[in-house]
Amino acid sequence: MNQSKEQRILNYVLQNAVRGDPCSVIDAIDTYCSQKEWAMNVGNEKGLILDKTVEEINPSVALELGTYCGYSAVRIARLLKAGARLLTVEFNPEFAAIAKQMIEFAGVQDKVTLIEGPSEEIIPQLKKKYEVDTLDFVFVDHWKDRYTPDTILLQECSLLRKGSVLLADNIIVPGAPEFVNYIRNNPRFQCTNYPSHLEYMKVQDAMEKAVFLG
Ligand SMILES: O=C(NC/C=C/[C@H]1OC[C@H](O)[C@@H]1O)c1cc([N+](=O)[O-])cc(O)c1O
Ligand SMILES: [Mg+2]
Repeated sequence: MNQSKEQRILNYVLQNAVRGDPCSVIDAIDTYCSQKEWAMNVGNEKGLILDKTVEEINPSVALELGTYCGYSAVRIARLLKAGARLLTVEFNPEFAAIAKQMIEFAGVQDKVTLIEGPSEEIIPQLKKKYEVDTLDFVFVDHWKDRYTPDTILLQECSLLRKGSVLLADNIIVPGAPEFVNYIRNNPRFQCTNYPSHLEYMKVQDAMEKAVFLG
């Protein structure tokens, strides 16, 4: 059976990046996806916004919704301090299998817990099953129609505390208009928009940062 695009991306990383070097993994994925096959990694331009946000917060516990191939999981994990951890949720088993190998090759597996399943099932398990108290940072990059319900679910599960930061990808393309409306009109969040471009394309996109006010 012929390979998936995600398997081809992983193969390219295994052949062109350096085991244990997260930056080389990030660069290899960006090289492949800008030169050979487009893929929905957050990419290097929006990736820099992600980096700055993570460095500013310096989270002890971070959550990612939508692992895909593990590009942003590696990006986030490489910046985490000793003892800090990232939980990343992926619904698609094929993508999860690729991401697991990507995370291990990058050498950040000790900081990352990859959880396979639907976010609406995983989020309510985070406190008891994954020993989370509250989340310092959440990168929202999964199905765009899940941004709002999962943000509500995070609040209902008391996973956000005063100062918790959400960063959402794809505010323009593919777009998350319902989420933008929800979060910008919600007095419990302080929002900031970061204009950027769709990964590997000359197309406008943006990220939205939302700080939970408690
Ligand atoms: O659908 C997108 N993301 C949804 C990802 C969904 C992932 O989480 C659940 C699903 O199994 C998949 O692995 C997306 C789409 C585009 N796009 O340009 O089409 C660009 C992006 O940055 C995106 O995150
Ligand atoms: Mg995205």
